[in-house]
Amino acid sequence: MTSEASGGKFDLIAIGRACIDLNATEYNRPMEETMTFTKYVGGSPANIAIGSAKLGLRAGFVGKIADDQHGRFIRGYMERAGIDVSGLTVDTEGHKTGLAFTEIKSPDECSILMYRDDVADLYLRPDEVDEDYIRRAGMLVVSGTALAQSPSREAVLAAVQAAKKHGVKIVFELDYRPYTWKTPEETAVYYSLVAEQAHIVIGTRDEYDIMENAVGGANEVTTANLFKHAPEIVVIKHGVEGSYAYTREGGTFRAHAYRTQVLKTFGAGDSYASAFLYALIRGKDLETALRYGSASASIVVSRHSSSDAMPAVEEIEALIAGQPVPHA
Ligand SMILES: Nc1ncnc2c1ncn2[C@@H]1O[C@H](COP(=O)(O)OP(=O)(O)O)[C@@H](O)[C@H]1O
Ligand SMILES: O=C(O)C[C@@H](O)[C@H](O)C(=O)COP(=O)(O)O
Repeated sequence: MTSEASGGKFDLIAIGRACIDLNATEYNRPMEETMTFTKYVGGSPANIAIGSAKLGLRAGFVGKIADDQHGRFIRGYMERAGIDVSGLTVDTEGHKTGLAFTEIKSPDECSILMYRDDVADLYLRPDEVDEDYIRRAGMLVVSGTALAQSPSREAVLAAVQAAKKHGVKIVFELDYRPYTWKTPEETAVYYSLVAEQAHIVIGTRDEYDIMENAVGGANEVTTANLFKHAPEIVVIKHGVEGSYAYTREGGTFRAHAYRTQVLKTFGAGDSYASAFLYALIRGKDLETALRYGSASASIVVSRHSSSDAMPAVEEIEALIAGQPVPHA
């Protein structure tokens, strides 16, 4: 029985897009010459929900999918992954599923070609977010991209309000994608608005620069500003250089990246978030949680997808045990 059917609680509920990734099956080749792709469920918050469910968390999802074959594929995959999909709404206005074609030019030269015009996920409305559903979560994981357009923007803000009302911890994954946003100023306004209400904020250094509408920002300045508001933990990722977690009490923790055979660069952020949150939910300390995130990311960058590739707990723990001195 799902948590929904039993009326149970969720460890986390993610809100935002559930889409399709089409990952090049020909490696080290430019998109112009790539002829074959493999289909996976994609979209940062969907990937985080999938990664969390694979680690054994009780995960739910709130979003809108297209009323077509892709939408049904997404629902079926998420159900089989053990995610409660009762918060998924089906679009009735002919909007399409977002597509992401990925190019794997070399292990460190990857790009994503997005098809996101009029996508169903950005049409999620506030009245389609059920306060009673959100209140059953320990954490609400918000994707920044879902703030890019109305009515999805208002739907997310409604979910944030519901979470605050019921004492649900808000996790804000900045998940910045340049398309869909109109201006840097608008992005900065909405990113700051939600970051200031969140308990945990996770992003790359570049994404915090977007939030601040600045270039070359410093972690100390970012955290000092955020800690004037609701955040208790701020995670700032620096790619292969590793990542930092800062606490409101003044703690600073660092994790290095784990050595791996990199196949592609994307998928790191979503696997990092799911394993980091898993560790926190299981009561591990912040330093350990950073290691779980980093280990999970290093596993996913060595594999083909961002969703199906999410590791099991045993794989993460084996990597941490096997590489006590990570690189960088
Ligand atoms: N090439 C790599 N090898 C091993 N781990 C990596 C690599 N790139 C990123 N990671 C891990 O994934 C984490 C998130 O990566 P990052 O690139 O900062 O995020 P995003 O995918 O959101 O842009 C890093 O902190 C690091 O632990
Ligand atoms: O988020 C998307 O819409 C695309 C993802 O599914 C894709 O796999 C990806 O870009 C993951 O990126 P990450 O931020 O490096 O985890």
